Amino acid sequence: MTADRDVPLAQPHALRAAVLGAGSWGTTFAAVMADAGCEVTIWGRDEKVCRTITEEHRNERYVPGVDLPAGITATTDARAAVRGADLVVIAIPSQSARATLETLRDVIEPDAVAVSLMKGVELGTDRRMSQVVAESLGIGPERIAVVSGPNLAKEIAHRQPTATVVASTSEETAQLVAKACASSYFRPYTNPDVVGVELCGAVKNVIALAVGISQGRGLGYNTMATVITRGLVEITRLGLALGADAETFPGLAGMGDLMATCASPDSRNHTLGNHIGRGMTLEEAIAATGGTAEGVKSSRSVLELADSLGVEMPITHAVVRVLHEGLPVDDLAALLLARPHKAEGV
Ligand SMILES: NC(=O)C1=CN([C@@H]2O[C@H](COP(=O)(O)OP(=O)(O)OC[C@H]3O[C@@H](n4cnc5c(N)ncnc54)[C@H](O)[C@@H]3O)[C@@H](O)[C@H]2O)C=CC1
Ligand SMILES: O=C(CO)COP(=O)(O)O
Repeated sequence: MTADRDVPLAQPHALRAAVLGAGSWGTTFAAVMADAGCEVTIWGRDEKVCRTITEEHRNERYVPGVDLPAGITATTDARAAVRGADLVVIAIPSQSARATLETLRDVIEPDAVAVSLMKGVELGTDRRMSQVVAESLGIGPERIAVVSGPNLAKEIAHRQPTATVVASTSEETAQLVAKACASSYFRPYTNPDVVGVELCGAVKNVIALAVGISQGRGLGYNTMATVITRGLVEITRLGLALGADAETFPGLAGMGDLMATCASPDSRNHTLGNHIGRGMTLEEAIAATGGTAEGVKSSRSVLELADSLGVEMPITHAVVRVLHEGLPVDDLAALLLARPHKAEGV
């Protein structure tokens, strides 16, 4: 039995955390950890963003209208942020993780834990983010945790309640990270199934693109429910082929995140899909959406991973064809529905 486990609310801890990424989720998760009692330093690339986080406790560019906890500081010096940190939290776009982390390999503390907040699969290697973290920082899986769940940054920045999953092969590491982010509005559950939790986070973005495209085309709730439900089936199929635990998929990181991302107009993946459905080109849709819509690139790496394992992922395939191979959006539904008859199920 390895489904999401309950974690008691933590007492404040004086853990030191470095958060890599001053974007919407990095800044918001930094606030979550500060509210849970951690000392938090954010690394960002933009001098002005870092200065306003430290001096004005605001990040108007990525989390507008939110007062951040006063103790959070930010720096453009990633090595200084990581030195001495108990937790190194990574919240940058998946495709830039390897290059960024390789430069920090020699400064991460020998017993520090790395925490991936990223929801993507690396192009070219088809690696999950915890694998990229292990390879680029040169650390073992027992020092890595993944945080994934129905966690739209904008809602959490306003301290709206939600839950999440902290996955690690080490229960001790999962508990440490869970305690470092537990608060009255943010409820972590632990789960040893790193593969399943990570795949759920990456592939739900691709499914949200499909839902967005359908909605942009004017299709309704039956279509949305069909894409979400069959999307979960294909996520599960890929996960099981990679050795994930079947119980992860109906949990918070699976169905939970799929629902949040596919339903919310704040989701960048959903929004970008919607723009495509309304007739924008991919370049126009990326520009109109802003922020990181991981599913655009990860759709290709997820499909490659599935193909290498002989796993069928028709929705992911259709998204790749529309975004990257010029398939007209009007042909998407037909591509999905004109498949040969099969029984329902995984
Ligand atoms: N925003 C959200 O609600 C959530 C996001 N995530 C995941 O967190 C990760 C980060 O997403 P967001 O913070 O939302 O993105 P964002 O677009 O808001 O911010 C991205 C940050 O990464 C930096 N960045 C961009 N390119 C970079 C590069 N080449 N090298 C180093 N840094 C770079 C940017 O300067 C910015 O600080 C993604 O994997 C996303 O899927 C996960 C859960 C919730
Ligand atoms: O992962 C998320 C919610 O859990 C955020 O989704 P988007 O990246 O599509 O905004």
